[in-house]
Amino acid sequence: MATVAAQHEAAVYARAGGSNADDFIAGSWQRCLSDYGLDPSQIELDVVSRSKLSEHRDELGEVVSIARAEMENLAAQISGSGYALLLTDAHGLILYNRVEQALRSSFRAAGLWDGADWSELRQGTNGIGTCIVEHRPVTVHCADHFAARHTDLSCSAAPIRNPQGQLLAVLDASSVQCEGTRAGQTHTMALVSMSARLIEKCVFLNANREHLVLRFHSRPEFVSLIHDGMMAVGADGHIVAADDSAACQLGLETRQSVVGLDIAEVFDVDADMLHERSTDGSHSVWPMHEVQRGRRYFASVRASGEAGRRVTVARNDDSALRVSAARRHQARGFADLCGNDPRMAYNVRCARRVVDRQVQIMLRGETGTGKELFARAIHDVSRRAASPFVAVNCAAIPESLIESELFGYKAGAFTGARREGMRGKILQSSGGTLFLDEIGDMPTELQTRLLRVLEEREVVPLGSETPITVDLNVVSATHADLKDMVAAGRFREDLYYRLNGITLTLPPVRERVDRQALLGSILALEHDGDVEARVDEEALAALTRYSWPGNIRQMRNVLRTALALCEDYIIRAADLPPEIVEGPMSAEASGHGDDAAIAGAGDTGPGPNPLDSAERSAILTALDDNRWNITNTATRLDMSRNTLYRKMKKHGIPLSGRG
Ligand SMILES: Nc1ncnc2c1ncn2[C@@H]1O[C@H](COP(=O)(O)OP(=O)(O)OP(=O)(O)O)[C@@H](O)[C@H]1O
Repeated sequence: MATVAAQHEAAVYARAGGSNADDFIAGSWQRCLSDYGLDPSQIELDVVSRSKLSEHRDELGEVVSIARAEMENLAAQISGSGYALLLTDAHGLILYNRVEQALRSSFRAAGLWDGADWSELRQGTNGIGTCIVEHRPVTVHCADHFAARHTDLSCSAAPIRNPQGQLLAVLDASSVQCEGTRAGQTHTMALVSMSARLIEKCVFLNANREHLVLRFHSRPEFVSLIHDGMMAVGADGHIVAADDSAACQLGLETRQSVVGLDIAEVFDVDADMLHERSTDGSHSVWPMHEVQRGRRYFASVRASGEAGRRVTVARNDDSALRVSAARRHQARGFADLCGNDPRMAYNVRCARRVVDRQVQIMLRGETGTGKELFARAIHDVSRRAASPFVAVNCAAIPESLIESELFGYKAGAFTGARREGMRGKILQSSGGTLFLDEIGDMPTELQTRLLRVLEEREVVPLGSETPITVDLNVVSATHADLKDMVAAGRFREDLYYRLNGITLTLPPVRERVDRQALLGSILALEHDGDVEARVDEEALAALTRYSWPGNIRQMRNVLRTALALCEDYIIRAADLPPEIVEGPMSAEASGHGDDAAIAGAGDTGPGPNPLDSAERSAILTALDDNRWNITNTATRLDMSRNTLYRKMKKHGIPLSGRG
């Protein structure tokens, strides 16, 4: 064994010395020797703790669940071949393995196991680590490995990239028995690369669920398959992201070269046409032409907000609400936020229309109605999505610190200041979105400074005299009536109008008609198990009729506790606090409209009066369609204004949905 290791070592030194650009293995050995100072006979395994491992998994979020699903498919194709499938993060840390039961101990002994660090820096030349450095699919076969201890392995790895082309993760197929030649691994490499591309496609679609996604290919039968080009297009027609296949189809060097262009500059289509196609329900493929050279392509378009929602909420015989396994994901984007509540749908529509048009959005709503999440969704659909979203809660920071938090300070600006100074939140958000929560709590003198920054687009950190240019976009939020505060002289009128291009009012949960969808969305956020989670009929009835004074935040806390308490991931009434099971019904749920009406005709049994529910829904939809104009809504519903007012009162609908 010692001789084999010594021979390997000698081979490493010889080949590394003569490395040329075509020999990526020699190039990697050279790095191992000169850059990382590694010794081929002294490589140790490096494994992180379980808690660190779960932090790394959390960082990749839904990419892990998408990849796991695809790894199951791939495992079925290569079963019995002796290969393990591994998913690592962008640094080479193994997050998840898919190994046949009988082979588990040999893979574990080889270090191909969850938590092990396979970066080139730690393990020398290897499939995973070298794929990360090369940023392309590679096979590292047997004696290609730098470390003598790894020369029994054969690894084929391919990168998984995000919609901007940056490395997110690596998919690898490894064997612990060295057989055949590197060329013999071509088949494995092809399968791994194909799976990595499929995962990238899903990641792209999910990351762009708020945008239209145009898929195209020069052959109609290839549209919506693995080799088609994908472009995400914002509501205003600008290209937000493109994948490598799109660049390749168009003969471009990089995918980034089309990002930011209007889709009409690339193809003979425009945003309106795409919207129309995306909603005509036919999902058809149609011809279009590239503008510059007139080349013909075939395309289809996916509507924004469609697909990508992997959480399924469904009624069935034995359970009222179910959330499929291992689908925890952060609620992001409008599709996750609004269910089918007409006032939320109105808010989403308005936000989509004004985003990127320099209209400042002010969100109103009781505490816990989801204002921050809504602000984040606005950011995520905007052209600023790739830049930071920075949230500042003016009520949570002591008054004396708001100024330095927001505007930053120069080194040594005041006693206790950090030596290196601090970039304030305004500068941190430059190019992205600054979310000012509880703006009503901002001290008056800072209101004046903020107004100046908004007007002049420059910020002067504390202790400095040099203004710094900022690209500022503010979304603000308040639970207070700022108009009253303006009238009382506690909020500057000019700042109020500067921030309030449009006010969107988020309804409290007790007035929302999509409570069941909301419960499903929260459950999906909170549930992290490998099995399906369910809420039974009785618990669901209690959860939907409760008046939720603490809104979504309270709902989330109750479900989190219930999930921890319940048996077999089934939430029953006994898992809920008594005030929810026995508590007073909300006005809506006590017979004036509720999700049950939306849940479908199959929904029988005790519950709200379906006629009342239908009437309330019809009124809300008509109000929404008529922008809450009472005269037009009454005309549309063929009733007098007085009758409409009376019915709105009866159903607990406020006079203005817009605040
Ligand atoms: N549609 C949703 N689905 C799941 N969870 C949600 C949804 N909307 C909000 N939440 C959750 O509810 C909680 C409260 O939301 P958020 O902080 O956005 O509310 P807020 O109105 O900004 O509250 P506050 O006024 O107290 O700052 C958060 O934990 C958030 O993740």
